[in-house]
Amino acid sequence: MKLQLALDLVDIPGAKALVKEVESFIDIVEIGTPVVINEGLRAVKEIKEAFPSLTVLADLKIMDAGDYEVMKAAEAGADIITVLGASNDRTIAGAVSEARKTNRQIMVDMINVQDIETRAKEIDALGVDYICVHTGYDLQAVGQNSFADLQTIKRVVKHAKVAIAGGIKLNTLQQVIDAKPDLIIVGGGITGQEDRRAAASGIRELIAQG
Ligand SMILES: O=C([C@H](O)CO)[C@H](O)[C@H](O)COP(=O)(O)O
Repeated sequence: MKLQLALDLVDIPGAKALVKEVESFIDIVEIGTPVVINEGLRAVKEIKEAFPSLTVLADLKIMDAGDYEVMKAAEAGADIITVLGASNDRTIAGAVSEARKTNRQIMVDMINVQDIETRAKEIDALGVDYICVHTGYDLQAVGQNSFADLQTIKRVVKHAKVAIAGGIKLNTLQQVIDAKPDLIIVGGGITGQEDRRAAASGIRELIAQG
């Protein structure tokens, strides 16, 4: 089980400082959608250059032009790029095919997909690397989470790795771990804590205990 740190509400210097603090506890660093909106793919490039041994995920949430946008993210140094599950199969297939050219990986974000079971089966057949259930900020704000959706994709996804994101904190982590995803994505559960190193270390320890 791997741990991905999501960086959403920082600029490039802030991202570098944060990664430096928790680097030893994480496997993947995510350059979040708000960071890409504010800073562009330069944020991906600078983090990859500063932390070459970390896997860098560009959370582009691609909805169209999958091949072109994956190509640009790969040029910036992204190892994994996100595409939306709500996008057309052609977009996802184009993203996968482009990623294969440069040995990159595609994560499909199932945010706001209504029929998770049907769509996850379709997407799994397209050869993506990860399928991620995700409750975004707007639905976290009204108390939703993706714990039940994680059980669903664990049951139906046969090829891709499965991941979960959205509001995961130390006190809700155990029920996520119990479902045995391949990857757990944590943003505010680390970045929003007073002692970020302690939060990352605690999360890593719990994951290691399984
Ligand atoms: O993808 C995300 C969100 O849509 C904002 O871009 C976050 O990275 C993801 O939700 C993880 O962050 P937390 O919910 O703060 O754990």
